[in-house]
Amino acid sequence: MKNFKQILRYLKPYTVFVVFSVIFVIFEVASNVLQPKYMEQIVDDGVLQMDLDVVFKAGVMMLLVAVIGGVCGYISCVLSNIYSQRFGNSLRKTLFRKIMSLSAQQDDAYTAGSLITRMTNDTRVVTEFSSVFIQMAVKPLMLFLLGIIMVLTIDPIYGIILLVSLPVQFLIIRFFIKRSAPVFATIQKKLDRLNSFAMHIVSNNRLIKSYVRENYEAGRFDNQNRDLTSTVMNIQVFMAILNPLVMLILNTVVLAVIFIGGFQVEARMIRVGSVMAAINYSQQIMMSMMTLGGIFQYVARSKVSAERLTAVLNREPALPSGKQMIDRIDKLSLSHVSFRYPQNQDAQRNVLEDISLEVRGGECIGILGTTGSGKSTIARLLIREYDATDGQVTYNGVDVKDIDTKSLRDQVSVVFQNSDMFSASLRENITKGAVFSQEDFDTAVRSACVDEFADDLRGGYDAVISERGASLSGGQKQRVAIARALLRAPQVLVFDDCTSSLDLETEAKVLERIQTNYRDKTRIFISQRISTIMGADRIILMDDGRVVAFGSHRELFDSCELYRSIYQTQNPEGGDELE
Ligand SMILES: Nc1ncnc2c1ncn2[C@@H]1O[C@H](COP(=O)(O)OP(=O)(O)OP(=O)(O)O)[C@@H](O)[C@H]1O
Repeated sequence: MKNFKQILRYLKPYTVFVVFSVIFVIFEVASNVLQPKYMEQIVDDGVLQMDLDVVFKAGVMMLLVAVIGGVCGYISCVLSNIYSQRFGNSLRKTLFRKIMSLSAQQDDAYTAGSLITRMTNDTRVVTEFSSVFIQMAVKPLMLFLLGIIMVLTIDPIYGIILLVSLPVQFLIIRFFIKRSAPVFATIQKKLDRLNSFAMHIVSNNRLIKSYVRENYEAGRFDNQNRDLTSTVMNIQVFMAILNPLVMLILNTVVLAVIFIGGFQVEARMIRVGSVMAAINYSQQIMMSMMTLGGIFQYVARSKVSAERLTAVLNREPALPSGKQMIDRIDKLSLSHVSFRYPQNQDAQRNVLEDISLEVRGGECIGILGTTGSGKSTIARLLIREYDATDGQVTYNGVDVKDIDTKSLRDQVSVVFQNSDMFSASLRENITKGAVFSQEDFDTAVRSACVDEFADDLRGGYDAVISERGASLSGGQKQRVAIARALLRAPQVLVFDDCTSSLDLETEAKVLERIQTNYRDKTRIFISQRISTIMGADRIILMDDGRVVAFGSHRELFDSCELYRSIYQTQNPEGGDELE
């Protein structure tokens, strides 16, 4: 219930709409309750007394009240739709911002499919609940209570019939709700799983096709889809029994009222119109109870959704941003940094072990190491995607945890090996978020050699890049990502294996241009290829999460056996000598 209350707080700004929606529904209920009374009058004082004047006047009044009730019902519905849509809008917006604010570490805890299901399906469920609440809870509750009062005013004997039938109806509805509530939670989970799976398949469509796994994946999808469908169907089949059961009780009640009413009419204890009114009110009462039962289904479903929404909304940022702003970086350092990924806390070894490193502003550093040695992890710690498990990452001597995250990422850019593209034009893909002049733009695209292929695209820089950069080659995507980072002109540029898909000639050109055009920036090149990093002022050689050696290309070649052997492997011709 706590989760429910928290979600309903987003409804607060629309209280006026809620209040007016309730007021109009009160008028609608009043109209519904008055109508059997007019009917009673028409039958008893009009038809039975052969007084057409009464029939006409009461008929007109009945019609008028029905029209007013209908209009009020309509306005109430419109108002509840307005507030529920606005409520849904604000909930989705807040959730989206929250998801955006989660760190990489927290992202790992939820699949993309699960987050999307929460943002779409779960918000829809609670939004719908807020909209139907008045129609399915407030209105039937009032009809129920007023109906009972009206029946009792006609003749308390009918109260006895309700006294027997209502608890039976209540117990049946409760039984159905109790059985169905856990199934709704299961359905939500299965939907989550199916969404995640579908997203995974759609985004890896090419890979699946290239390995001719379409049928296999379609089979897996079918299994999950069938599982979801059968769960939904089973519960619907089960719930379908509820309606006829309630109708059975309802008709029994009507029969009982007719039966007792018949005797009373014969004994001249009551008039026919009153019996008809009692039948009407009994139907109203029973139907209201049924509708109230329906709202409990909504409550059960919304409770599950509210829990799933608050689970994300209440996630405090695992890495709360610091406050200190930075606009210059004169020194960055890692001091005795060890790290293991949060989801691998029980792993035997750290991914990084006791790394210490100091880089001055404007320096060029190369990080060389075998695959899985922890090079990219260093890059991730530099932009604070994760916090070091032990030790400290500092900029200008300030702990990265104390620095404003946005300001940090404005000053430190990492280009990863597989950079994602936006579904936008080539120009937008490069300029995203940057403040730049035409000269900056030209320098960035020339340095990254984007200009070499941009003109060949249909539309040039205005050519639209398809989703995830599917219309570009791997090397082209890497060049766009490099240009994007260069244009933002941060103080520290980290190139994490992002020239791996370029041919050697283009790579050499890109490296040389970056070294020339961005020499005032701190540059960190990460690679497994010596050719990429050997122009750096200093090179760190990593193996198995540790720094094995540190020095210039010349120093490492002369003093480090491992470095020399990597060099010789990558330069089989003339590898014994340093070029
Ligand atoms: N998000 C993650 N969660 C858990 N473990 C991870 C994660 N990312 C990387 N690892 C593990 O951390 C270790 C170091 O990975 P990292 O990507 O830093 O290596 P790398 O030196 O950059 O490798 P490569 O040159 O192949 O890119 C690897 O054993 C990898 O399996």
